Amino acid sequence: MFKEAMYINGEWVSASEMIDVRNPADGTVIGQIPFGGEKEAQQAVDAAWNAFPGWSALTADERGKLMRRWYELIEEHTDELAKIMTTEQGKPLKEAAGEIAYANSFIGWYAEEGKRVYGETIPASSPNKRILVTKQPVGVTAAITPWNFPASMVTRKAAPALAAGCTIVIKPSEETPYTALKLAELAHEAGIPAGVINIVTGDSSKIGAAWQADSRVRKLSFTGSTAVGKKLMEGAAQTLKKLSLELGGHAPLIVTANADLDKAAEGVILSKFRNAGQTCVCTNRVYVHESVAETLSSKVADLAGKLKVGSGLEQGTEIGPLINEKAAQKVRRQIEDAVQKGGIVLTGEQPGQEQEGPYVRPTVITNVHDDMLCMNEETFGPLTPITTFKTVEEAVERANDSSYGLAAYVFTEHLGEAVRIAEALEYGIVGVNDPLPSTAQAPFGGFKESGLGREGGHFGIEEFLEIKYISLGL
Ligand SMILES: NC(=O)c1ccc[n+]([C@@H]2O[C@H](COP(=O)([O-])OP(=O)(O)OC[C@H]3O[C@@H](n4cnc5c(N)ncnc54)[C@H](O)[C@@H]3O)[C@@H](O)[C@H]2O)c1
Ligand SMILES: O=C[C@H](O)CS(=O)(=O)O
Repeated sequence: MFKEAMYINGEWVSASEMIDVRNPADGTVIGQIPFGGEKEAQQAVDAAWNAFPGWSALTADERGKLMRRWYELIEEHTDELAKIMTTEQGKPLKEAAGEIAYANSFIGWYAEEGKRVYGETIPASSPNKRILVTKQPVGVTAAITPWNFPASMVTRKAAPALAAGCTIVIKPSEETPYTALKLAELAHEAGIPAGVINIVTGDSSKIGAAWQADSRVRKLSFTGSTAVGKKLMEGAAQTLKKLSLELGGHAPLIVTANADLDKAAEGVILSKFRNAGQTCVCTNRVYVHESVAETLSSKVADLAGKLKVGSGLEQGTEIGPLINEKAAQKVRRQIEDAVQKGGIVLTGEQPGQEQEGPYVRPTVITNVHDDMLCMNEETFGPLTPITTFKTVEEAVERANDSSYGLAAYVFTEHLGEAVRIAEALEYGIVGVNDPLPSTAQAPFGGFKESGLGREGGHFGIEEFLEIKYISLGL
């Protein structure tokens, strides 16, 4: 089931050292991957460099056809890909299959979008000149991706890159390499030429450093924590690479007095507990108007308490294990801190109670205050802190008081209030009565320290293009 090799220049390559990959559900070793480093990183760039002229010389239509075939093979192998993902990442099988479809939607979207990379002509100020503006692929690109979405974080970069005519070297997370390797296997089967896509596994620092220093790599696209993103931004400056950074989040969710409370409670559950709370756009903080706080909180606690916790491979599981014990302990530390500061646990884990390793029960805490860890630090787990507000202005001010600016949510049935709040929130993505805004045709990305650039939609392909203007002297 697991490809235990790197994919470089159309070949499956090993390394002298191998490292274990574990199943988060029980900590067992499910396989190994090569512990590649600088040499393999270099070989991958060599392959991408040599493949670039041929790939970029194809028409967008020819590239689109190969991408379409890749899309069809991924669709045919959804069950196998989902099983691989759940085994290495832990999310419930149903969610894994959903992610495969989401990941594939980027390939489907960009297989077509590549044909719409339009230029323009500009009226020249001189009668003897003509100005043509064209766009061309940046060249060899590098992508470094996280463990929480092992498929979609890869295709959200590879799809626009390939459609634009770029080639790509990818380093998936060492926690979840097998999904990316399977995607590469299917790309190979689809006929995408050797060197166009390359997957290197292993020493993230050495591989990252090699790609940052290599002037042939013209673009670095990273998804992961803000801390690592800042390091990579520094490194990319060595050769002034184009940069896309999709980083951490700390999403506020505002429920006004005009909200439909059933819709809002359902929205909290969907936005908070997807992937056991391990998404960059998960609700991290709930702000509810004081007049409806008690009703909203009990609805959320009631729904959260019914969520089934277990192994992602078990039928009916809704909340899988967190990626590892360390991640679970971080969530438990936030729960403990909140309770010590007066928080009230309505459902879920009480400090001091029996803990179940990486399985954290969906937890809802009220009587929350802004000085608690969970209101300031990305949780990345199934914890919902609920705090109250008196005025919408206060809620927006507190929601914006963060170094993050990725996603935010507002629930209200009052249109004017919805528009005013959405416009005032300093976030790149705002869900108005919509807890699941992410989609291939829209620009995904954040303000402030949540990142640079956008992925998805026509914005996403621009990140892999250079603009050239040709001045014709007549
Ligand atoms: N904005 C988004 O779209 C988005 C999506 C998913 C996850 N995230 C963020 O990612 C974080 C969780 O994912 P994670 O734990 O994998 O993040 P991480 O930053 O620890 O790791 C992300 C990737 O970077 C690699 N990496 C780590 N240190 C590196 C270095 N020095 N040089 C090169 N590569 C290095 C890792 O091996 C992994 O492949 C959270 O903060 C989450 O918010 C953001
Ligand atoms: O964790 C980050 C992902 O980008 C979340 S989503 O699946 O794109 O919403």
